[in-house]
Amino acid sequence: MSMPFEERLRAVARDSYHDRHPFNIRMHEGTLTQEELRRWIRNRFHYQRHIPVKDALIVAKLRTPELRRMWLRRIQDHDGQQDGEGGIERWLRLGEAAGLDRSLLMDETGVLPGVRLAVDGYVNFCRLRSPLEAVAASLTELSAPDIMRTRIDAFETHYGWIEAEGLSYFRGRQSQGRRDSKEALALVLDWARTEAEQDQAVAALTFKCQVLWALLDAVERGERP
Ligand SMILES: O=C(O)c1cc(C(=O)O)c2c(n1)C(=O)C(=O)c1cc(C(=O)O)[nH]c1-2
Repeated sequence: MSMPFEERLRAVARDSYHDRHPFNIRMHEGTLTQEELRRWIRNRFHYQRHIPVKDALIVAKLRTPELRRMWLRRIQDHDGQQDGEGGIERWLRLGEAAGLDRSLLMDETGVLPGVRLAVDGYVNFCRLRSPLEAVAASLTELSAPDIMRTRIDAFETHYGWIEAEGLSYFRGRQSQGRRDSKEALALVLDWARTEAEQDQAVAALTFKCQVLWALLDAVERGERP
């Protein structure tokens, strides 16, 4: 008998997640150089700043006030309600805690080519595909709270040169990621009724895992023209 739909989604989010990428394995075991960790923080900022952009594209596809209200909260989590708040601001502070000026992170010209393509790929996927596929792609967040915990431990243990308050983004994402993935999973289970729809949702989540993987491939190589 084939695996039930929810288990298929959970298996992809577990087995294809970027916690298994060699760069993350090295991050977690504490062997990244300062230059490598700074390269990751700087390039991952490009992903972070596009999360609310792709979420706005998803909001535009939702047909009821309840659904839009639910999804709008994600944009607020990242952008804050005012200056000085929100996930993007916290990531800028992570950069500062690691010795990177925020103007360096804000400057998109420094982004590695493969990182730019991976992030564009994700934003365009959410722009072009069905609401089911766009929401299913967010289900990598089923695994995100675990990687946040691992990362906080690794930073505290191995990368003491990064000031502790810089980790507040990761701390906040643990509960946000749990809530977001629970909400998104309920929508996907409700919307994907036919076998074809379920296959589309699994393929969307697989694609998203590949986005995160490709982003780290580019950061690991670190080469640019
Ligand atoms: O640092 C990470 O490993 C990681 C992974 C993911 C993810 O699994 O997609 C997200 C985040 N962080 C994150 O911070 C975040 O806000 C986020 C939003 C989404 C999404 O697809 O909607 N994924 C993630």
